[in-house]
Amino acid sequence: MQSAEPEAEDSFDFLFKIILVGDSDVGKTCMVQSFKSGIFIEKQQNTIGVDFTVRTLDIDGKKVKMQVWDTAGQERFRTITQSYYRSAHGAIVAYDISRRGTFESVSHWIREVEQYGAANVVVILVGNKSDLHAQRQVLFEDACTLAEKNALLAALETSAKEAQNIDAAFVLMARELLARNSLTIPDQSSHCPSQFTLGDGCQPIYGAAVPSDKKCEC
Ligand SMILES: Nc1nc2c(ncn2[C@@H]2O[C@H](COP(=O)(O)OP(=O)(O)OP(=O)(O)O)[C@@H](O)[C@H]2O)c(=O)[nH]1
Repeated sequence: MQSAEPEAEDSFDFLFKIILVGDSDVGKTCMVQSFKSGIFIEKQQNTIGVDFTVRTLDIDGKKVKMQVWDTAGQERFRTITQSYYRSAHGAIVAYDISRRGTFESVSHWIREVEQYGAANVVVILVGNKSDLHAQRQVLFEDACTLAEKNALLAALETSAKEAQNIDAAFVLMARELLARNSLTIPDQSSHCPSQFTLGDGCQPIYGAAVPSDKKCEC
């Protein structure tokens, strides 16, 4: 479990904190590993508390540092993980397309984000393990409906195993946060402060460019 803030690294224009939540074993840690290194590592242990990973993306010439907080899905860590919601600019709510129960938990996770997170946190719904075609228990259409009902930014399906759509999810999040941030901080050339705050009154921007046929433009 990581208790301290990650150390600053290199220069960047924007820093966004993203929290990854969802039931245990939906593949959150594998998604983060895939985002960080592009490889799939069969994980043996469940996450204890919270771990973080950092990767800097180049978005339209801007260095956007994504600080990703991977939370434990197990109930017994709930109190610890709740304390990490507040500072997150974005949240990825993940479920496993091959386990219906994990999708039924999504409403719970959205409520957690609403209750413990910042007012304007950007939320994306991600159905992981899209490679498990034969075991599918959740239709993508159902995920889109749920995302729309809850005014989420988007719904996507990913496979950490096949590195499918993982980067797309984070790039979509980065673009949205960048767009909102651009509305509130005119001078983007400055070093981004870690206390960046989302502007009030910004509307979700749907339909940002994502190289995938598995994105729902709600
Ligand atoms: N087929 C397939 N298996 C995956 C995928 N992503 C993760 N897994 C497997 O799912 C299991 C759980 O993955 P984790 O990343 O540990 O899940 P988690 O959500 O971080 O679990 P907690 O730490 O308990 O919250 C592991 O056996 C992974 O190998 C995927 O995209 N496809």
